Amino acid sequence: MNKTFLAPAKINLCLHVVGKRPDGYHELAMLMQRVSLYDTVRIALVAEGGVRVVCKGVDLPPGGENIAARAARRMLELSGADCGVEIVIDKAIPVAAGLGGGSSDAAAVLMGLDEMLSTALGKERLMAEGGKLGADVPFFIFKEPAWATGIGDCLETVPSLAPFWYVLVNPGVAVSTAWVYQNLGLTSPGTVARMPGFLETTAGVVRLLHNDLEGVTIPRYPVIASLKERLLGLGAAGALMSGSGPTVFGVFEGVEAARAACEELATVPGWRSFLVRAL
Ligand SMILES: C[C@](O)(CO)[C@H](O)COP(=O)(O)OP(=O)(O)OC[C@H]1O[C@@H](n2ccc(N)nc2=O)[C@H](O)[C@@H]1O
Ligand SMILES: Nc1ncnc2c1ncn2[C@@H]1O[C@H](COP(=O)(O)OP(=O)(O)OP(=O)(O)O)[C@@H](O)[C@H]1O
Repeated sequence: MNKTFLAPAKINLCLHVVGKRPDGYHELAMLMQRVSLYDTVRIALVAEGGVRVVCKGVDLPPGGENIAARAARRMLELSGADCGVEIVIDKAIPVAAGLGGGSSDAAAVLMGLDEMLSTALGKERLMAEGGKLGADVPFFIFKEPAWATGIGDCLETVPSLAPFWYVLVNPGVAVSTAWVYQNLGLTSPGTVARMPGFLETTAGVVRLLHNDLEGVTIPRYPVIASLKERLLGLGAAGALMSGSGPTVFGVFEGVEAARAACEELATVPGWRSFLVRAL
């Protein structure tokens, strides 16, 4: 049996660091949204035991295990199934980009194998299993725009978030999330941000745009500040770095201006741009 699943990217419309736990993880308050840029994850159940993953379209740095393989191994364990799993991932989401690509692949494998192996674990349990693989994974199983607290794994639905167009621009450098958090000096206890209201209008969302991690990533990669400037110059109502970076998104009300900006930024050597819609 084999099936294909789409694994979308995410952006963080705001990311406030509100504390640090004894284990080194940071407590956050974030607004997260999935967007229409997808990895394609093909999963096959095969007779030969074990898990094999092939990633097409990108060279993942050697040494680390693919997070999708860890997800599959866990599902085999939980199901007790007497088979193996082969996964082929077509990467469209830039890697180590602040777009949650690996986490989304892992979530797709958890949900996909839950269906294919008939484990019927349910959303809550799958989110809990996802949280053991990475802080962003539960969000991709939650599948709705979310107000995320805890380490990013306590999720509440955000009502009435307008479906904007976004232009994502990636400057072609890879940023390590662990490095960013390690270099975040928490000088004072963060203020506990609350779920924002007024999300139906562009102005409301633009007012919200804020990412505490920019303070670490931008000084190391100043190109991110240029990306923001370029997006604003091309008509974005607001622009922000997503997650730990370096990808920047611009918020657009109309698709025409967004498409024009996306095409213009794609001409810059080394940059990749994507016109996406909020999911
Ligand atoms: C930047 C974001 O993408 C925003 O959505 C997430 O906070 C990162 O989520 P993620 O990549 O799934 O994170 P994990 O794979 O669990 O952890 C990567 C590294 O980031 C750090 N980390 C992650 C999440 C968090 N709330 N605090 C942290 O300090 C951890 O030290 C870890 O070494
Ligand atoms: N399936 C995968 N796709 C992408 N990266 C993977 C995958 N499996 C393991 N990795 C490793 O995970 C690291 C982070 O990749 P990813 O693309 O998920 O980062 P990110 O978008 O910055 O994530 P986040 O926004 O959650 O911090 C990469 O350096 C890569 O080596």
